[in-house]
Amino acid sequence: EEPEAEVQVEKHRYESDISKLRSIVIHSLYSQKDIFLRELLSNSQDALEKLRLTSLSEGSYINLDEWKGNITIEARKVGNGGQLIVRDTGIGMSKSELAKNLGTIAKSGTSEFLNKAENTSSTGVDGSNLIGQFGLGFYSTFLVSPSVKVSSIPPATADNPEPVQYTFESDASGDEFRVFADPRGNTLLEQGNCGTEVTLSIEAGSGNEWVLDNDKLEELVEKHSQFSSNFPIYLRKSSVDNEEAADGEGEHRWVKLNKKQPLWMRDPKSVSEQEYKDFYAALDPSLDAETAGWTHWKGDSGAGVSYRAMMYIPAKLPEDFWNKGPGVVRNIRLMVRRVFITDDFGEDYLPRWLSFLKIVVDADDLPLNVSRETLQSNKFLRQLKRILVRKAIDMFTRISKDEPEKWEKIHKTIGNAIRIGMVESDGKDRVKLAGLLRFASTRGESVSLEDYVENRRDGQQQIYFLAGVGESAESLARSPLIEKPVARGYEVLLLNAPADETVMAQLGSYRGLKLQDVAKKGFKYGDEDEDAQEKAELEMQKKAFSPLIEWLKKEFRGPISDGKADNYGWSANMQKLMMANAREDDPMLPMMKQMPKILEINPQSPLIEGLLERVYDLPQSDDVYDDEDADAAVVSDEEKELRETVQVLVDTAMIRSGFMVSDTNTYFDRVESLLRRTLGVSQNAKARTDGVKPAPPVAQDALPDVEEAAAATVGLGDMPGGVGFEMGADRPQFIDWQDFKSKVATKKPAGGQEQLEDIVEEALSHDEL
Ligand SMILES: Nc1ncnc2c1ncn2[C@@H]1O[C@H](COP(=O)(O)OP(=O)(O)OP(=O)(O)O)[C@@H](O)[C@H]1O
Repeated sequence: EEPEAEVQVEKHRYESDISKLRSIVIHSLYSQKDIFLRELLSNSQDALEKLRLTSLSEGSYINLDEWKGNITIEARKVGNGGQLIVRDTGIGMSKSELAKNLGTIAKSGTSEFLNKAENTSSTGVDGSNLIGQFGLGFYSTFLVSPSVKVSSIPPATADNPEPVQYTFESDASGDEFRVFADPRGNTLLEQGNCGTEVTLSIEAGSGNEWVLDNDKLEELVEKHSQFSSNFPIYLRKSSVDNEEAADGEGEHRWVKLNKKQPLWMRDPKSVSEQEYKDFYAALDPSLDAETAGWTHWKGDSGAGVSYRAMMYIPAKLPEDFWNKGPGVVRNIRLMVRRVFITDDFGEDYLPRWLSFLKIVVDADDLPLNVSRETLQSNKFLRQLKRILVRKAIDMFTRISKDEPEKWEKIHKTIGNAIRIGMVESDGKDRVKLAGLLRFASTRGESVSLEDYVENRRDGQQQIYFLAGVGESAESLARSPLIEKPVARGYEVLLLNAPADETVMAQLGSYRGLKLQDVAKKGFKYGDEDEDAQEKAELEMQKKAFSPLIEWLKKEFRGPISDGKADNYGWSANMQKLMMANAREDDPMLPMMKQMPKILEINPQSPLIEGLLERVYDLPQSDDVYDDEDADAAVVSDEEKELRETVQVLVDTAMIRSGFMVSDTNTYFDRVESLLRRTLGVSQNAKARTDGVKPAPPVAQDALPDVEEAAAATVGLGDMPGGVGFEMGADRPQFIDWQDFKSKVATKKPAGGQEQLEDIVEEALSHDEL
């Protein structure tokens, strides 16, 4: 309404900067109009808090016992338009404060902001982030309202014993604002000692009518100051159900919107398990949201900011967790004194491997205008980053110790994330994370390094493991590579996640025990020297088996030994990883396939005993071919058969040890020939081809042209999972972490390949091949 004639209206010109700012705000926040309510509520919260604090510290202003600090929201519909009124009983503003606080910008760095903002369109910088940095909250009301009025009255003080209510009025366009004594009088004193009332006019047909919808208002309050309760927020609801035009008159009631006490503000001891679960459901929008564990604490950062925080582990990782490319992860809700500030911390605030956590942080003192860009410059937020990582690891550790069964379940979900965490962490964190991992072993299904170390044998200085990507623990347990240590009663970890071998290599040792791949050089039981008897036995066996070994050496011309003699750098597991990542024309490929391997003979195996016998039984060449030219190429049938059998045996041993045979076709031919012999079928008999129906003649009809056909096909790049090798869909736990990391870190799908090539080169330069 127009001020009455006798009211003296002061007209002010906005500084030119302000006009510019207003229009920048309006343009860059166009898609986020609803933030205006957050800004108004946060201004009101501040005003209430300010009044409370000054009254406390100065003992004047108001009597806090009688004071009702609150915020009210009222939508007055007139036809299809109307007014939205937000009132608070906070500290209010005097006439000069209205003009100064709302009409000028006292902030430093305004011109810097303007420069940046003016280049926004050309640089593509997101203007809304810029605004967050400079606290231009009040102007966001112009996003929904062409004309805004702010009436306010400060508390009575010695300087101003009889305050008067003034009104500030401004249009969204135009470069002036008006300040005048409120013609209605000191209406705000009806509710308290002081306060502020912001009135937005909402025009019918403007597209902003939703601002007057009570349901929408409720939803927005819930969203922006979820569970907030340090001051109650009331919404005016009509008692009449079908309210057409409620112009402030008539039956109504005030409904409190933020009923719930914020959970994180409470003493953890007073919060029930159900309450924690319910709160999680409010944090996680997915339908079947469930949490697997949480932590809740209160802390002081070194920067002097105290805060409260809650951190949840979800029961499930989001479907796309491992496939998601780089991007902002909105898993931390930052609040300042119960008011939601942001959940946009940019791409790498928390390490990505922890991005499944859901976190709430409420700080008691932070600029309200934190944005992604200012995160790094705020000391508290820099410290918080480190605190959150530490708290997460502490939480995992506590659950793993106190509730081992629960941890076992959680580990199934986040075990791979922890592995990546180990690769990306250093020192202490890495060791702590290592302690959280659970492995299958020859002794149990879920063994920690701690368990392993406790079960070590006298003199044992190593933690033994066998790695085989994607293989089941059962099949690893049958590997000939671990027959002996297992027979002796040593425990061997059976690692089958792709990252395991790398993780172990990086970790090096755990509690002083070296992590030892049983397939590699350096393997020791730790009691070798004491056992002279065993040594003697070994010598005897060597002698007894020497005919077999000699024969094998002659036949295979490869490194055959009767004990682990040396190491050639690659375990079967590594070979497999390499093959999976190699391109077909990779010059490394044939080399990798032919990488020398050690054939270890177990003299206890009945197969080996049988072999030895057959070698003894072989007709000596002298006996058979003693006449004429003793042609070495002429070989007895027995020897040919034995050769074939041994070839199959060796290849099978390779496969069982996790290697690939260098030539699968030959391998299968040999197996077939073995089968034929067993079944008594001729080696030369061919599969019959008669009676096969021949293919029809060459087709003559036309096909769609290439472009047409392409339009109907999905491109490879559109396929979920993109590039790299994908493990079976039924085993989502086995991610290709190299590929994952390269996708995430470099956006370069081929990065994993390059890294692997580096590893190969390095390995080659160390091992004398
Ligand atoms: N409801 C209110 N009661 C008392 N003072 C207010 C109220 N709303 C705004 N003000 C005053 O007006 C100033 C400007 O408000 P504005 O929202 O534009 O910026 P800000 O609140 O300082 O920053 P930000 O909104 O980014 O937190 C405030 O600093 C405050 O002094």
